Amino acid sequence: MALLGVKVIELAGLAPAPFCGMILADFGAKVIRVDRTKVFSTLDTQARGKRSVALNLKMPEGVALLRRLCVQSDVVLEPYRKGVMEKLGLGPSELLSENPRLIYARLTGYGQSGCYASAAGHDINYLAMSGLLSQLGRSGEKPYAPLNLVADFAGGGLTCALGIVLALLERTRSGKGQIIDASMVEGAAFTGSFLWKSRRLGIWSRPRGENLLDSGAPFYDTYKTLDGKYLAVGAIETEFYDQLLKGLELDAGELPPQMSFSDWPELKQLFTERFASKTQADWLMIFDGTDACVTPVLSFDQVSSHPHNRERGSFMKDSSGEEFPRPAPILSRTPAEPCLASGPAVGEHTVEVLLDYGYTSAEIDEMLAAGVVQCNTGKAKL
Ligand SMILES: CCCCCCCCCCCC[C@H](C)C(=O)SCCNC(=O)CCNC(=O)[C@H](O)C(C)(C)COP(=O)(O)OP(=O)(O)OC[C@H]1O[C@@H](n2cnc3c(N)ncnc32)[C@H](O)[C@@H]1OP(=O)(O)O
Repeated sequence: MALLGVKVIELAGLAPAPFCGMILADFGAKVIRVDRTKVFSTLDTQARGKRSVALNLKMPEGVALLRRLCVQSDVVLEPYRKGVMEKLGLGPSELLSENPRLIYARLTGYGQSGCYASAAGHDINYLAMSGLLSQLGRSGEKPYAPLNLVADFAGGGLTCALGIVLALLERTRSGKGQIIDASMVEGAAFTGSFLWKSRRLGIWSRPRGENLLDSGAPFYDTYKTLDGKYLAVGAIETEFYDQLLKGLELDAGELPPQMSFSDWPELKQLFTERFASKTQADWLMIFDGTDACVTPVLSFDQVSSHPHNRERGSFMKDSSGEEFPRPAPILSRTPAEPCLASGPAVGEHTVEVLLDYGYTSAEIDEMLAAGVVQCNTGKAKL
């Protein structure tokens, strides 16, 4: 796997940092999640392939232990509010002076500077601050956040993983680590570069929900079918739009031009009525093999059995039979190999990891007794 041999320390966080760690683990990195002690369950659902160490960072011995783990690692990933790591004596100046090759990734909402840097927030706040949220939503309705996909995951976890991989690549030349300041506001805005750069094309100049790709255009929206299911339509280019009209049995000559904004509401009404006249399966038969850009809106239960996804193996099953998306993209020689076992319990691997990092059994027993670390499986106890 591409990241084989890379050692990552991930301090336990909410959604974005665990996703970042999961990407690295899927592609071969050895990821250790550092959990708190006295916590017996975790909400982390993105922990496959990781090991967990439970460690009390409020004790000086816990801080010293984390420093020692970082000396022997390639990456530390921290998801706390600005200043938390410095307060613990675990800031970049300390850790990089002990390990100049360390990549110190800081994944926050607002970044390490600016007047919001210390403020609490979540995806919706970061998305709002990126400018993107103002563009999302249907006509006449308030802005709408598409789950927490854009800031937490695309702009946050994924962008941070890119930063880590870039820093690892650069380190092969310089031999040096560096600090990554991953702000979800900036990551989300960067993900939305197309919107920024295409504003001058005039495709975003109308109010929210009345533009080309924001559900304004009749040829770029979802439609309900006779059986209460949905279809997604994305027929932008003229030649594809023509095929859409053909499938809908509409005569282009009798309709307003495709790009006549003022006629879009009327056209949309017409498309809505047409799509409502047949079942989803009927429409899929009609559009099958064409370039009309019509696809079913699949539920989570349906995705893996759709012939296209099934042929590519786009979804996998873990050892408990639960489906999940295969890591993307596919590398031809060194593809990801996601772990199929469930994620670790808090502190499940404390002893195992500390032994790996050179602690003796006696030292580990001492730290367990003092509450510096905690081990939560009988079998992993010394
Ligand atoms: C009713 C509840 C239902 C819960 C259901 C939950 C379902 C999950 C759904 C996921 C939702 C995801 C949502 C939508 C998101 O957007 S997640 C993204 C959130 N934002 C970020 O991650 C940005 C960066 N992080 C932050 O801004 C902040 O961490 C935060 C998220 C606002 C949380 O703030 P807060 O809880 O005050 O924590 P922080 O200031 O970061 O400080 C952390 C404190 O914990 C301590 N700590 C850490 N590790 C250890 C350890 N191992 N041992 C002992 N202590 C530890 C740190 O030292 C720090 O302590 P202190 O400095 O406060 O004293």
